[in-house]
Amino acid sequence: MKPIRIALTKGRLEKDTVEMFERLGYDCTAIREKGRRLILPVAGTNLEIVLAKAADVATYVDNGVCDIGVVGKDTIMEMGGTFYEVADLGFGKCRFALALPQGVDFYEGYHTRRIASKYVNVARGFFERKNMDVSIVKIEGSVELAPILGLSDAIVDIVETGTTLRENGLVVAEYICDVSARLIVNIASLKLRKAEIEPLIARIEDYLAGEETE
Ligand SMILES: Nc1ncnc2c1ncn2[C@@H]1O[C@H](COP(=O)(O)OP(=O)(O)OP(=O)(O)O)[C@@H](O)[C@H]1O
Ligand SMILES: O=P(O)(O)OC[C@H]1O[C@H](OP(=O)(O)OP(=O)(O)O)[C@H](O)[C@@H]1O
Repeated sequence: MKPIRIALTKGRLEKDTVEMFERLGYDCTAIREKGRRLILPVAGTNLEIVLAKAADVATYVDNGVCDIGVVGKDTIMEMGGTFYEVADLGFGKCRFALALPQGVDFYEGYHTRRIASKYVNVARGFFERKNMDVSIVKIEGSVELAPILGLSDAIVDIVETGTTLRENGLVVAEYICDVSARLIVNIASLKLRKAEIEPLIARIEDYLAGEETE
């Protein structure tokens, strides 16, 4: 029988995701000792872990080459995609915010604001809801640089501790929404492999409910 493929986001979410699967009772030795391997078995199960970048996790689950994924709500909001979002996993917590140099009033004056972001769709949606015409410029990382260097008036980015903003002279003008890791499931997989996937989701939900009452 074809394994159930679970795509995990490499990087910041990886440690918490592996810890969650270990607490669920899965043997994650292969993932912990992965070296440069990107597809790892979970011993004693029919599960296979795929390690991918956030946006690719969403793409693989959307296309059905992975059945399940763990990915940030930020990526889901930015990329869209057609899959079920079945659980908030409670880790990878941060927020989307509009931020700008300290002492600047974002709303003063009438010029079209320039916004830098890695999340151009999230930024566009935020300003559309405000009926504000802005110009958005895509930046790939260290977005905080853009207003400092004079490329933009403000940024839309993830804020967790606020350290990156603070150490670069920026402040939050407005929080946009909360972000955390989500469990996503391919629509066809949930239908076709219901007997295998539903118990796994139930196990994760029980674990999350237990965590809440701890
Ligand atoms: N500061 C943060 N605090 C908490 N969660 C974060 C933070 N930054 C990112 N995340 C979450 O972790 C996910 C993965 O982020 P990570 O920085 O590892 O990869 P990335 O955003 O693809 O960037 P990179 O190009 O550096 O790999 C993000 O999509 C988001 O959900
Ligand atoms: O509020 P903080 O705790 O400081 O975290 C926020 C920072 O974390 C993320 O960056 P990341 O480290 O992923 O690097 P990037 O800017 O290259 O995406 C985000 O883009 C912020 O820069």
